[in-house]
Amino acid sequence: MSSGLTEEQKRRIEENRQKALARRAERLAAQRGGQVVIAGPQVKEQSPGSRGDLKEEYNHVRFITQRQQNPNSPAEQKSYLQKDYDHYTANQQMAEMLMNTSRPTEREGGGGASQASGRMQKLTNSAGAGSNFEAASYKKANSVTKGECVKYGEDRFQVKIGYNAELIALFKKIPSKSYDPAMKKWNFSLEDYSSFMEAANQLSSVVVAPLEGENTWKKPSALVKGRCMLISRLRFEVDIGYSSEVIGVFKQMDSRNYDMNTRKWSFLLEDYPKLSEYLQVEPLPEAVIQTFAAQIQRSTSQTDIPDADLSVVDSKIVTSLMPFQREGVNFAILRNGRLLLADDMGLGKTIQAICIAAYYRKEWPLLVVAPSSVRFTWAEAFHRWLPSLSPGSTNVIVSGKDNLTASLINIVSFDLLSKMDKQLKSTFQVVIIDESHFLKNIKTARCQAAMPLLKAARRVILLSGTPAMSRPAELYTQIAAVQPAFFPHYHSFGLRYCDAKKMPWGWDYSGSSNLTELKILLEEAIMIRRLKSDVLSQLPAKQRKMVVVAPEGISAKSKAVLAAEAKRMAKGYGSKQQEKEALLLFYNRTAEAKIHSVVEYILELLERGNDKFLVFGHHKIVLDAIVAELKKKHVEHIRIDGSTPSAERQSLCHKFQFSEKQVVAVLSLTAANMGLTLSAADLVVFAELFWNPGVLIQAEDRAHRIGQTSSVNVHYLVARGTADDYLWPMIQEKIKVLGEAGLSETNFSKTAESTNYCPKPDPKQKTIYDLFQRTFSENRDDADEVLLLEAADACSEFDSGSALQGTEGNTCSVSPPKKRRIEEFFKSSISKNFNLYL
Ligand SMILES: Nc1ncnc2c1ncn2[C@@H]1O[C@H](COP(=O)(O)OP(=O)(O)OP(=O)(O)O)[C@@H](O)[C@H]1O
Repeated sequence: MSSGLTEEQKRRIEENRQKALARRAERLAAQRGGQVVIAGPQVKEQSPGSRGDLKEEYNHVRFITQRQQNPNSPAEQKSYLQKDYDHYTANQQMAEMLMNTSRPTEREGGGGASQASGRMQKLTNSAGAGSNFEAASYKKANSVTKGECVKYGEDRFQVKIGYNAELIALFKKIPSKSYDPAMKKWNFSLEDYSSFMEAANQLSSVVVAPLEGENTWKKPSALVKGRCMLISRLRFEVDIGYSSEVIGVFKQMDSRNYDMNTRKWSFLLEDYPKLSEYLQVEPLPEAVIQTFAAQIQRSTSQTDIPDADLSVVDSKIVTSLMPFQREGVNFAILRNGRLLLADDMGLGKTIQAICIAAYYRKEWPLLVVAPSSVRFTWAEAFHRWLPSLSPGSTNVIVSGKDNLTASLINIVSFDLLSKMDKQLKSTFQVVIIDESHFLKNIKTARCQAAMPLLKAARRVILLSGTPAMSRPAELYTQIAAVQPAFFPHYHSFGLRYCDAKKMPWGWDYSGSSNLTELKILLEEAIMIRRLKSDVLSQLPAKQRKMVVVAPEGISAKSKAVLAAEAKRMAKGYGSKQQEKEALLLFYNRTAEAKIHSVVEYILELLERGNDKFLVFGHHKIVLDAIVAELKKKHVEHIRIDGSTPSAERQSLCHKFQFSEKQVVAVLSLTAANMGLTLSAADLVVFAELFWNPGVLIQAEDRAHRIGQTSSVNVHYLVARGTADDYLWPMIQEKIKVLGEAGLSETNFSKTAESTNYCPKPDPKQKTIYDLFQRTFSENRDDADEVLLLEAADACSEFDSGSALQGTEGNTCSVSPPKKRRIEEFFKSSISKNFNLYL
């Protein structure tokens, strides 16, 4: 019966019907996208009817897109392909969820059908697009049938495979098909081999290995852009535009894996040579290929780090290493002494570096480059951990005129290094760079001075808890120092990992890209990094460190004043009151002398990215100087001292605890050492010492208290030639006594690098030490202690140390009652018989 419609009308109606169906399929897919989740059980929850509808609708979509293409026009074919893909994008998530989790069937099927040539297209249109889509849509993950092509006679081939409906449908479309009833197998002419393989590659539920000796891989007909990236120690990923030919090849790789979330294919590294030859994509960088050569060549790669034989190193340091520190040393030795040791702050990078360097002792002299504030701490640490060193074996460079190779161990600051260009011609085989991120800017003088040294050295031990603070570009120099051959040119590193962009003014390397690969590369070949949380069980609750600040930080005038005070004290005083006054004055002068070094150290801590820390000081001038510097640098801070009203303290603590920004808490040792919770910090810095260790420990406990989840690092800043020379050993002695009596778990002697700090037993110093002992350590009761603290407070309120000599001429004044109390204290304390108080 005729419908009475013209052919053109029928065609339009059919076209509109198909379009409507396609839209409906899209709508449905979008609606159901939220309901259906990857594997079988959820799919089963749908009614059979709804499944059928969906299948049908998908088929219609595919059918339309296939019919619309004009195979004679390559341009149109391309735009059609794109349309086809775009059209599917809305449904993609849904479709992929419905399909085998590791196969991008929809993209393969749709695109493949439109890209294939004549004979091939016929096959995919019928088998690849229609029936396979239905079947695959409801397959469970892993239900892939595997088989292989084998020769059948001279000019035919056969497919050895189990039953698979999709494949049978495909077989039936092959023009040269023939069924061998004896073998119960289909066979085909070799003429149909490539079109069969191409069609079979598009089936989601089938993997067919090619004929032996037949290379079915041809380079993709069009250039497909993409790049290879490392995604683990064993696998790489190919990020590539869609191409059915490429996908066909991917599916032949045994190690293939398709990630449904990222929609990317990945393979074992051993497949890299084969795939990289075939694909015209950005390859893995040479550094990655070198580093993972074992995995690429399928030879076994080392996963466990072997225990190094440390019998050549002083047993003291070897036996002191914590297990994770020993691992760090092993890592370094496995990498021939070239590494970036990037452990979190306070995990003992110094002890590890010394042990690694000592392993290569035959290659010394050793050069240590460190921030100026910690040069002397390094010298102390060497003598502490390597008792076999003779006393003169460390040479701390203090001026550009010093000899850089004068001793076995030479320690220089970054800035002095850059001023010693003439001497830099002599090379060192073993170099330690402390805080190696100081070299992050290739243009700086310090970096330009250090890099040639590092490239020439056999062993390079870089130490930094924060190797890069904001972008991968900051890592370049450190990587180049450890492995100069990895990225000989900054630009190639920038392109790969810094998302380098060409700008009108030049290249911008401030971005980041391929960070997973960078991380794996660093961990495999360059860096070892442990966070405190990783090794917390091995750490003590508190890690104390004595930092010997640089003497240049103390002006010549201050040194002279301190020396004069020390001389006066050594001569002895007439009365006990005069002795005490002299000591408090000495203590006061020490504060003045240290200010510069203290501020420098705090700025270095900030530069290293320490977000929150506490700084304790006693004297007002010290606290003022720190706060002034923080203000200048626009660093958020709180200050709690004796003048802070009680009502305000809580809100200041709250600000410190909960602010997300970098905040420094500047605290008075005597006015803020109790009752405050500042556990958001895990670093406590003592700008000044105090004779009463109880005060120090209470101050430490502002951070080390309930709420603290980390090990607390404590840095005591001490300066030679000052009251610290006497206070430090005195504090240790007191703590030792308490520890022996079971009254304190704290043992400063064991936890801080102090062995060489104690003043030499010369008679003059002995007298002063005794004086300190008598004044600050002798028996006294609580009330006396409070008065002594008040006296010290009073001293701190003056810009010069004459608090007890009257207020005239001083900018700050002590209230008359307080002054009276202090004076009374000095008079009365002489005759008292003190009790032990700590
Ligand atoms: N195995 C150990 N035995 C005893 N003390 C140790 C050990 N490891 C580290 N320490 C002590 O812990 C403190 C912190 O160590 P160190 O200064 O080396 O840490 P770091 O990682 O270099 O920290 P930063 O990044 O702040 O420089 C030091 O006082 C050090 O002596």
